[in-house]
Amino acid sequence: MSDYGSIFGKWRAAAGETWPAYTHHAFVEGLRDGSLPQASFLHYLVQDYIFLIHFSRAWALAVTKADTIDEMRHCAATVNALIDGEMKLHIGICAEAGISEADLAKAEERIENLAYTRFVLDAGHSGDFLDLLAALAPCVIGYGEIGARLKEAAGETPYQQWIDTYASDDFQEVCKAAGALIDSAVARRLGDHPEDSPRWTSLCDRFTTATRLEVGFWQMGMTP
Ligand SMILES: Cc1ncc(C[n+]2csc(CCO)c2C)c(N)n1
Repeated sequence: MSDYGSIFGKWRAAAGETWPAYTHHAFVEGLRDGSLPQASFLHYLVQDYIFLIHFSRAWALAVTKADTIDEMRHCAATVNALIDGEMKLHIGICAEAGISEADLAKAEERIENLAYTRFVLDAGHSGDFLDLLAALAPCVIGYGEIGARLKEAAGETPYQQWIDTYASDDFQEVCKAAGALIDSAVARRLGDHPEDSPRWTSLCDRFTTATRLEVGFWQMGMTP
């Protein structure tokens, strides 16, 4: 069982080498030791601002796919946290670098960004709540793992504010709550032995594909 729930731990194991390719990507190591060029970081942040708009839409879609009030409450709160919390980090850091909110709004979306966000939205449109959660999980919990590791291992880096955001107690709680949501949503729909369900392989595949798309997103960040 991982810190972020039992189903997440199984999906992560099923992703094999794709998972560390995401959480230990060269972009992440550049954040950790400060060697990432600022141009790459700002380019990533501008793209991530667009990414978060589509992720807010995906969590809003999850509200409509939920089965219980508790599930709805979790997803609706995530929409709010994204729009009023995480996106402000991006707006704040970009403003310091002379990139205005108007600049963010008119930035051109890169195809790696388009592929990832529309894959997640399609998981929700063509599938059910579990399909959507499997596609969303690498994003939320992956950044939790990265933040927790970088907090311990970071050198002198200009990217400390980014690391602090994802290493914070508040964000770690968000990740644990997402893990608990996944565990209860899976148990409710697939019972106590979800690995025996005919749906298990396709849920693992959705998780692994979203993880591959996270790798692609870091790679995009390194080529402004
Ligand atoms: C490419 C990319 N992947 C993951 C995150 C992190 N993230 C995105 S939405 C969210 C909260 C709820 O889903 C979190 C933590 C990001 N910013 N950019």
